Amino acid sequence: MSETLLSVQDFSVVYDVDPPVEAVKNVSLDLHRGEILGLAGESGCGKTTLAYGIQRLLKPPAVITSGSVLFNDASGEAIDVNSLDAEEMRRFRWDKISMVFQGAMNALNPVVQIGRQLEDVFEVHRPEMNRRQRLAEVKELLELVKVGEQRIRSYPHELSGGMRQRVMIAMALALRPQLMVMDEPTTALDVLVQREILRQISQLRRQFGFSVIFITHDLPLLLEISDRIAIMKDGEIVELATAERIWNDPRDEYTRTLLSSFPRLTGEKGVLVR
Ligand SMILES: Nc1ncnc2c1ncn2[C@@H]1O[C@H](COP(=O)(O)OP(=O)(O)OP(=O)(O)O)[C@@H](O)[C@H]1O
Repeated sequence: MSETLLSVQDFSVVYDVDPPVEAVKNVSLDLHRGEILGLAGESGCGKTTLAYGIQRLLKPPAVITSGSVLFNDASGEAIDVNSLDAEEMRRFRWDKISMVFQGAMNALNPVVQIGRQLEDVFEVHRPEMNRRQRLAEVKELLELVKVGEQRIRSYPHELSGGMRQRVMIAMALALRPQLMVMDEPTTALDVLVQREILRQISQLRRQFGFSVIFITHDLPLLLEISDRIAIMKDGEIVELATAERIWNDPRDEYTRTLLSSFPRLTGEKGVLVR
């Protein structure tokens, strides 16, 4: 099995507005199987556009102007993401890649029990499963993300923000994807809850072997959770290295500027959750 899960080559995205915005410029990167890759950079540098673009989730006026995305499936098949038709792409997105959006916890349906919402994922994407199998999976998922199966009949408003975000992570985990893309998944939560959830994500990816692309402008947080970090500036990746290297020996001028803009990095480094 290839050690590279996802290979992005020369990827560019332009927002076709007046004047056009070159949001992502000739980005190339390899994502290793099982790694957490942090994508850092200040607001507007193109993180979200890149992450959405490689899953072809962008809508007009966004135009992908160059690049290829190759997904080395666990089955051994190499999937050229650009060649998938709409239906294949829909399936690919659920089966191989899942996404946790910023503020996703507010995307839960307020009038449907969380267990039911998780069950729906299996009903739609695993129609061969019967009710008993679905319920067993849902309970296991709720245990895995430490919500607890006893909450299966809870409504979203009965849970804290952190718990709701864990439910969203359970949903993203449901079909056992090989890649999870997380866009500021914990930004709205308080620091302790955030840390607990990060610890959990790190542990789950060890258990299941999926890779994570973790997007945030919070570089200190990325230093704690990521194996490698890509620093983006104005649509380009200016530096990509292990978290240790970025922290101890940043080579790019902009990386140094970014590091120095976080006062909490100038003191003691937090406990690594990896
Ligand atoms: N629909 C759009 N139309 C025009 N320009 C856009 C559109 N969406 C994003 N952009 C521009 O593309 C650039 C990259 O935006 P993007 O949202 O990818 O950055 P980001 O790093 O994810 O920022 P943030 O951390 O604030 O989410 C920015 O200059 C932004 O203004």
